[in-house]
Amino acid sequence: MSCRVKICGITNLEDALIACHHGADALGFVFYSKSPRYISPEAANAILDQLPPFIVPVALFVDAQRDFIDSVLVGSSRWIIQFHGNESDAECASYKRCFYKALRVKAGDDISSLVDDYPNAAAILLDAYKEGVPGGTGDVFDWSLIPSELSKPLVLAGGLSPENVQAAIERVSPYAVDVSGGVEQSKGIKSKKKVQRFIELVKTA
Ligand SMILES: O=C(O)c1ccccc1N[C@@H]1O[C@H](COP(=O)(O)O)[C@@H](O)[C@H]1O
Repeated sequence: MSCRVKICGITNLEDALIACHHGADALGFVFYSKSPRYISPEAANAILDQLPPFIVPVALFVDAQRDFIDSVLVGSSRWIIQFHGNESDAECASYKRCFYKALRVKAGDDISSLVDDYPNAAAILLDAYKEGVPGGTGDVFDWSLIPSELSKPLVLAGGLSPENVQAAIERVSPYAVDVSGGVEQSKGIKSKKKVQRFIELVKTA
């Protein structure tokens, strides 16, 4: 089965529709105010209303307040959630939406046991650990730390780009890949060519 692809850090309708046109399976919207890719709940829900069917919109939060998360989710039943902070499994599950949990990998981590802390997650996303930055760093982590068998579908993230995504898929065989900075022309704005190339490479890997 071919690997799915999520294009994350969507900040405008044009980028969203280009990613869909080229075959993205999911689009990520960053509701973390310190990110250069932050988008307001109102703007994101307005984009979501114009997305074609069969595209999954993903709301990304980093240790956000419940009221804020609710203010996003109320906009559409289509949202699924990527928790990218220190949220517990119980907290993630309490929204009663499909969710997956991002884990930031560093040397020495026992990834299988970290995954076991999230029994309610539909999948696990693995990203690079960088002190003081919760994500979107553009850093690649050591893929050899990923166990060959995981109890959840794996979303691979962290510094992916058209240059390395096929090698990543060959090495890790993830359920899906997730890219943000690697397909940008500037912070928060996607490069049409890189988005198209990235998705082509994923779908032909
Ligand atoms: O994209 C962001 O700005 C961001 C901010 C805070 C948490 C996560 C964020 N993005 C996610 O980070 C990974 C890796 O991104 P990159 O491809 O290395 O730029 C990915 O899951 C994004 O969804």
